[in-house]
Amino acid sequence: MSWFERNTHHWDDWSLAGLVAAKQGQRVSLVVPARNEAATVGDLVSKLRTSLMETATLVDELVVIDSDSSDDTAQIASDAGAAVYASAAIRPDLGSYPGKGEAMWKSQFVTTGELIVFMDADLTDWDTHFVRGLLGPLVNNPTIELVKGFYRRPGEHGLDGGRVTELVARPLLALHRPPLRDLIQPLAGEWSIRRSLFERLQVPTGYGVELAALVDTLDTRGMDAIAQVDLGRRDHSHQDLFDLGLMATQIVGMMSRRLGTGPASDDVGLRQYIPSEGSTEVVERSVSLLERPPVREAASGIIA
Ligand SMILES: O=c1ccn([C@@H]2O[C@H](COP(=O)(O)OP(=O)(O)O[C@H]3O[C@H](CO)[C@@H](O)[C@H](O)[C@H]3O)[C@@H](O)[C@H]2O)c(=O)[nH]1
Ligand SMILES: O=C(O)[C@H](O)COP(=O)(O)O
Repeated sequence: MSWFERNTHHWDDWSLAGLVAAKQGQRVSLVVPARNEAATVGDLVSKLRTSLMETATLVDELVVIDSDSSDDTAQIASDAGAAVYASAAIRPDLGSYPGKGEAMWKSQFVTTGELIVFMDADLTDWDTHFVRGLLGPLVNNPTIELVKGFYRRPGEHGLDGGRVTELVARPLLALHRPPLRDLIQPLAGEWSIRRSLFERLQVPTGYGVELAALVDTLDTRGMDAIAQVDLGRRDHSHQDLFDLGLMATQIVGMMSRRLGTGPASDDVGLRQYIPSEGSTEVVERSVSLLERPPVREAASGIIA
């Protein structure tokens, strides 16, 4: 049987009651990194809280890491019932950097679960069964250490990924880590991991975090430590192409470093061009490739 056949599941493979019973003795931390997600974070938190902490007891703590938001994300998430921490205020002795990966890395200092589930805060089409699906393999199979969600996108897209997935992530995996081509949505923000693994991983502070976790898990634990789960339908808010250029640069930079060909500097100058009347505007944007060390090392004093 191939990896794909052995390790690809559907969220409905596990009943909620069965999962709650099977996870006895293990704590689950649900972590939502959020930057300016006032429009969606309240609904997300309250639905997750009601169905997975109050009606059922699958999740032990629901934590929103506020990633330098300038809107009411933190207040709304807190009113909806999440424990909210400002990323910059967690372990200030370790410094603070912008980015989603930074928020996820910092979450390790304020959560207690042996099992950590990540979800994006900008979901517009989703359901609470995502968490059940992402926990199924971790709770029931001790060899699985990281579980990646995959989903269908509504509309014309179907099983394709987003723009960065199709044009950057899949080509990089085809070239440099072919076993990971079996992952249907390698950039999905919905995934879960054992703390015992996450605390051993180096974490890019930006959008390289998802692909780095997959690559480093493959390299250190092998493909059989990874599973993927069909979560059904999912949609999210979309960034414009110019901003996805920053994400793509961080992902390519993360992979280059793992190939030993990355730039020495953590800061890359991405140049983009905007046509304006009679001329072309040159926009130079600084993109950070900074990575945090494994939390096990950071906790013992070796910091980025
Ligand atoms: O500096 C940031 C930027 C984003 N986010 C949050 O991270 C999540 C996903 O960010 P988003 O900008 O919506 O990413 P996408 O464009 O949706 O990118 C996809 O691809 C990325 C790269 O793999 C993943 O990190 C995302 O989870 C995945 O949805 C959202 O909750 C954001 O609020 C932060 O916490 N801090
Ligand atoms: O996942 C991706 O590839 C990027 O987040 C872009 O997604 P989108 O094309 O759906 O906006």
